[in-house]
Amino acid sequence: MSKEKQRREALVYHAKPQPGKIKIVPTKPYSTQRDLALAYSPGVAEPCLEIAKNKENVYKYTSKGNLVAIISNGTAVLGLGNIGPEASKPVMEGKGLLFKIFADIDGIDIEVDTEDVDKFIETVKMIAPTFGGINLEDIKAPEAFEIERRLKEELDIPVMHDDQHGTAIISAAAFLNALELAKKKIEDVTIVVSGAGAAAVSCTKLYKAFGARAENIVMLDSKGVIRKDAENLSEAKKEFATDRKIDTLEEAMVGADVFIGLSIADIVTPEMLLSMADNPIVFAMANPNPEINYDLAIKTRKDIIMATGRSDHPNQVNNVLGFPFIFRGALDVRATGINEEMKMAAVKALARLTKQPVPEQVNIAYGETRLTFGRDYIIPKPFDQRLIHEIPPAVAKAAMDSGVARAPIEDWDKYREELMLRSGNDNKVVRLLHSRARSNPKKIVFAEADHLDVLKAAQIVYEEGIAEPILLGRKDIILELKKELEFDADIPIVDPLSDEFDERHIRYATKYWESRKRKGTTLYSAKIKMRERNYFGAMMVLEGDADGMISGYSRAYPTVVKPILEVIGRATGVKRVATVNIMITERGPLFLADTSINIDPNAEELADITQMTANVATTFGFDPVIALLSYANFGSSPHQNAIKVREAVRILHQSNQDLVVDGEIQMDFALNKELHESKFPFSKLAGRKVNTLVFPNLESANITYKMLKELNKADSIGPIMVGLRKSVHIMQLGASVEEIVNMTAVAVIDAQEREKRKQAKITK
Ligand SMILES: NC(=O)C1=CN([C@@H]2O[C@H](COP(=O)(O)OP(=O)(O)OC[C@H]3O[C@@H](n4cnc5c(N)ncnc54)[C@H](OP(=O)(O)O)[C@@H]3O)[C@@H](O)[C@H]2O)C=CC1
Ligand SMILES: CC(=O)C(=O)O
Ligand SMILES: [Mg+2]
Repeated sequence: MSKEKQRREALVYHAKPQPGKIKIVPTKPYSTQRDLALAYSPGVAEPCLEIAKNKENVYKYTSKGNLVAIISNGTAVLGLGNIGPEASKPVMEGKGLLFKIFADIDGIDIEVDTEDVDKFIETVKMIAPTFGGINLEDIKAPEAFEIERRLKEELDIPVMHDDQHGTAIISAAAFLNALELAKKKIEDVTIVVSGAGAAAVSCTKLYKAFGARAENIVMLDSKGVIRKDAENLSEAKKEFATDRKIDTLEEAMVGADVFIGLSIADIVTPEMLLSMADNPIVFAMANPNPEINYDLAIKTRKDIIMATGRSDHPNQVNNVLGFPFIFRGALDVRATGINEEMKMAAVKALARLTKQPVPEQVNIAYGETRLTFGRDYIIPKPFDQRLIHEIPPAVAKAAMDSGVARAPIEDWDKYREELMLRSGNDNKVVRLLHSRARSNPKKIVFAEADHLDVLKAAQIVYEEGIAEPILLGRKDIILELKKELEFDADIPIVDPLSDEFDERHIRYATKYWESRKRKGTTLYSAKIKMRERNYFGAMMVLEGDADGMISGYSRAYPTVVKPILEVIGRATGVKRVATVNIMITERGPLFLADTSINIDPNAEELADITQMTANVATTFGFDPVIALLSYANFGSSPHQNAIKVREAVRILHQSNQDLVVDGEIQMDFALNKELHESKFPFSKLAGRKVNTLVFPNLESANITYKMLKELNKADSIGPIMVGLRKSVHIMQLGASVEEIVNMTAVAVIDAQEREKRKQAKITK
């Protein structure tokens, strides 16, 4: 994507549909007069009085314990410099978003309009009673050092300047791992640090704590190498001033083992890299642009171990890996501060985690086949679910061991389980879906490309590398809409009504007629049919001119299903097709079936649908835990509808003993783990979190998914068609651009899976 396009996209992202990235949502009921009397006057007086009696009760009755202030004065915003408090707000809101999605912490951004250290400290102290923790952000050095030191001394809640310690923790973990790969010892390596600000000083101090030697370090600020013979050095810079009689970065880099960049973009040249020692470790962490471009660095030195602060390259060394999890651990034991022991514990936990086998979901999320500890993987990825499981407990334990925890954890298993639940509601399925599609994009026909939303979706998938679209529809309209969308990429356009495609028309019509000539189709009617987009598009897929197709945006579902079934038909050995919807809910993703095709399946059909749904869940990286739903529980009703579901479960238990499936079961027992376990301890689902729901008939499935979608505002992916001979998927009438994009990713993944199976057969 061009820089200009990226700029525009970033601005639209922040402006629409409502300005900003954060909003506040109530956590208590508020619909009745009774609710309001509790939420506000008179009921609210009771917790006020309890807190007045004992301040600690504020943690019991308010959101303080999970609320972190992200405070900046805008004096060192990323590597953009002193751009002021208002201009820092998008970054602070961004940190709030990351606190929420990674660690379920409510982060509120506060921008303070002062560069005066005393006034800043006073302001933070005065608002501190509101918060469980204070994350100081993007405040320039040397003021940042004094601000943090004094606030830590004067407040009894965790205070951390993230640019100092978050960065130090993450980079130290990556550094220790990189040294291991380079087979070098921290005591021996020579280190060049570009930058002498908040981040650089704190990182270098931590490396010293891990054994780096002062005489091996050269630090530079905006004026060049910081030398002992310089005048007016700040205390922080004095600690790292060198005896060496050198002045420039170029001189410092000769023979160096390590470069740490926490300064500004593009100050390191390929020549400087070439002058470094063997297996150089280069962490160019300035944001948004590193001290040297990643690709240039990799091209320059094959033996480099390279990291940046950016998410678009391997080895993202960015404090996003730290602050959500460090604060989570500190808040959960109500620590009075974040001390050295807690930081060290976080470093070790991060370094250790990198060397553990990487879960498949992380590979899928990043479009990798097999991430393993090595030059391109020296630090975990931010979307690694294990971070929330591993880092906060390590931090919490260190807080307890070092005596700063006011609410020690007693049951670690329960704590870990709570941590897992905290990460359940983000939209990782969508992420998985897109990354997986991007790993091997396929040619997808957009059968209704002459509709603005469909074309917009095609543009997004093209630009994001999710698919190679083929635009099917009226050519003149598509060209006009493309202009409107500034979609100038050269993409194939196929107009079934145009003469250009006569050869294909005849070929497709003949093929279609051959397969249906004994079912009343004439060659003439076949030719007429090929002028219809769904017949033509489906034939493109059948004939291998495309890998998949999506349609259904502008017509009712049954009208689109008919041609698809006629042309594509069922896969070999499959008795019926069905559809699955993935609902992104607060409790995590739920796979629902059959939402669109089989009106009243019998027991055997229900068993088939269940098995196909389980396969879909597995494809997306989830272990299916399946409830077969009914209005009754395990034999409680003699009615044939309940018996049908019971029989389907029996068939499944017999045919696939590894499948985690049970029923018949009511919805509340299926979704409520505790309820389920207490009443039906014998069930295969007892003690497990159900993620797949198979309904007894189409009505119940379809009504449920639409209700979830509308009332809960749950995002839905699907309906995903299963059982067809090719990757063809039909959206619901009027699907949104986002839904079309997701469906395209589904079609791509489906095509990838088919290709894999085909190749596996050939190699057999
Ligand atoms: N990847 C990550 O997780 C993180 C990255 N960072 C990045 O680190 C950088 C610094 O942030 P922070 O420490 O908070 O900011 P500060 O303002 O505290 O420090 C900036 C430092 O960079 C120095 N500097 C400026 N120009 C040059 C130059 N040409 N050569 C060498 N040093 C130079 C300044 O020198 P002087 O002292 O003379 O003014 C100062 O010491 C930013 O780019 C930021 O995005 C920060 C935190 C986390
Ligand atoms: C990542 C970060 O905090 C910074 O660049 O300032
Ligand atoms: Mg920062």
